[in-house]
Amino acid sequence: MPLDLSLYLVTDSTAAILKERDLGTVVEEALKGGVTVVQYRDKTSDTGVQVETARKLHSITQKYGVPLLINDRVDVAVAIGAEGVHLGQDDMNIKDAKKLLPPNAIIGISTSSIEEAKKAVADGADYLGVGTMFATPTKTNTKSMIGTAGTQAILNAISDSPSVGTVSIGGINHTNVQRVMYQSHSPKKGLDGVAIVSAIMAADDPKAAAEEFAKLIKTPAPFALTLNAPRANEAEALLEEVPRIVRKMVEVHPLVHNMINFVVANFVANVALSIGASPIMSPYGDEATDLCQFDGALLINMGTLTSESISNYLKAIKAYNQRGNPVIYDPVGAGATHIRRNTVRDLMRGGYFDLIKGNEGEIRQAWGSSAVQQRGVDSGPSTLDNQQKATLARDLARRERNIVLLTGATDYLSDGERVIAVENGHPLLGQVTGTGCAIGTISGCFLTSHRSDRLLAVLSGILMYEIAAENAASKEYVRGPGSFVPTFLDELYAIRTAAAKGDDSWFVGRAKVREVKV
Ligand SMILES: Cc1ncc(COP(=O)(O)OP(=O)(O)O)c(N)n1
Ligand SMILES: Cc1nc(C(=O)O)sc1CCOP(=O)(O)O
Repeated sequence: MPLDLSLYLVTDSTAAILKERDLGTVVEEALKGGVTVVQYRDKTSDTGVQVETARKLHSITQKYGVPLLINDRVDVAVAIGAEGVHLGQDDMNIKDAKKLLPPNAIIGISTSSIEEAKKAVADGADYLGVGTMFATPTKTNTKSMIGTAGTQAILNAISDSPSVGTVSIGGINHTNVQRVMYQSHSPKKGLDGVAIVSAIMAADDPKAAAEEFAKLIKTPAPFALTLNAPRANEAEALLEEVPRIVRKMVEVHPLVHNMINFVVANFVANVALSIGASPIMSPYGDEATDLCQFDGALLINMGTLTSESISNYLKAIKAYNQRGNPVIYDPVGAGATHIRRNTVRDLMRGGYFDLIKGNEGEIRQAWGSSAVQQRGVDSGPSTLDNQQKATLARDLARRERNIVLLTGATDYLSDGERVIAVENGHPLLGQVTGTGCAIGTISGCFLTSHRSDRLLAVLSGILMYEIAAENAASKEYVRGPGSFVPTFLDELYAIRTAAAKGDDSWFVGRAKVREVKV
C-alpha cells in the first residue's frame, strides 16, 4: 500500500472530541473526504478493546486503500495485521519494533528536536511526526512548541534523507494549514503532510472537513512568495523599475488598513493621503473581514499595545491571510517588556507576515535572539556590524519565507536571497515621531499595488519616502522638526503628482542603493 502522508488523521475517542458518535462512522466519513492515512490513537482503553476497535477500523480503511497505523502498541498492530505503527520517544524503539512487525510495516515516530529526528532517521523510521506545531487543547502535555521555525530547522537537518516522510502535528486547522506547509519548508525539504485530530474528528461534518483540508493542501498558499532570481547588478536592475512601480501605486490608489499606535496615527494617515493612498485606521479586529474585501494591505504596529490588541490583531491577520492580501508587521518595542516579547512570538505563530519591518532590536527579537533588552521603542546601542545586520535580515526573511526590512541609518531589505542596502533619508526623520511607523504604511501601499516582486515593491516605497525627506530637509525654510513635517508631506505629494503625470525626474540620480553579498 503506497504511503501518502498528505492528510493524516489521528483518531481520538474522548467525549470532548468524538461526542456521542461512533468512531468507525466518523473515520469513514473522513476517508470519504480524502484522508490518506489513519492512526488509531487510544491511550486509555484496555488491550482487548483496542484490538477490537483497531480490527473494526482496519476493515473500514482497507475499503479505501488507506493504511491504518496503531499508536504506541506494536502488539495491537501485529494482532490485527495493521499496516504499521506510530511510536513515541518513550515507546518501544524502532529496532525492536522492526523485529516484531512484518518487513514492509510502516514505522513512524514522534520527534520534536533535531537530535530526535536524526536518530529516528538513522534507526530507519519511515516517517516522522514533527511537533508540537501550535498549542492545542487536544494534547496539553506536549514537550515543546516548535512552530514553523523549529519545524523548518528539523527538516533542514534531515534534508539529506529525501525518502523519510514528515508530517506536522499540533493545532493545525483550515486557517493555518497552508501557512504551516509553506513556512515550514526548508530549502531542500518540505513537509509531506499534516496530521490532524480535532479539526476533522470533532467537526460536525468530518467528510467536508477532510475535503476542505485536501483542497487547501493541494493549493499553494495565497501569499506564497515568488523568489525572483538575483540578476547581475541586482541593485541597478531593481532601480530601473522603481519609477514605474511608484506610478503604478499612484494609479492603484491602494487602501491601507492601519492597526497602529495612537501616538502616530494622525501623521501616518497624512503620509498615506499625501502619496495618493487611502488610509483607514481601525483597531477593531472584527472589522477586518469587511475591510479585507477591498484588497488593500493590513499594517500591525504594536506601538501602544493593550490587553485587547492581540486578539484584535489575530482576527485581522487571519482575515487578510485568508484573502491573500499583504500583511505588514512592525513589532514596535519588541524587546522592551516580557509582554511584548511574548506578543511577537504569539503573532508570528498566529499568522503570516509578508513584511516584517523594524529596527535592529526589533528584528533581533523577531528572530528570537534571547538577549534583546530594548529601552522603550528605540533600538538601543547597536551590537551588530553592517554585514551582521544584512545577514540577520536575510536569515529572518529566509526562515519566515517573506520580506524583512531592518531600518537604521542604512536600511537592509531582504527576501531571503537578495539583500539591498538603502542609504537615502535624512537625520530629521529621526527627530519626528511616526516617521519610522509610516514606512510600514507606505510598504503596505506598494505591496498592494505591485505583488509580483515584494522586495522591489518595498524598495520603491522606501525610496519615494526617503527621497521626499531629503527634498524637504534641503528647503531653506526648514529649520528643524516642526517645519520639516509639513514640508515632508508636501514633498511626498509633489512626487506623487509628478508620478501621476509620468514625470520620473524626481528619481534621476537620487537613489543610494547597493546590493550586499552575505
Ligand atoms: C503523526 C503523529 N505525530 C505525533 C504523535 C504524538 O502523539 P502521542 O502519541 O500523543 O505522543 P507520544 O506517544 O509521541 O508521546 C502522533 N500520535 N502522531
Ligand atoms: C496527538 C498529538 N501529538 C502531538 C505532538 O506534538 O506530538 S500534538 C497532538 C494533538 C494534535 O491534535 P489537534 O490536531 O487537535 O491539535
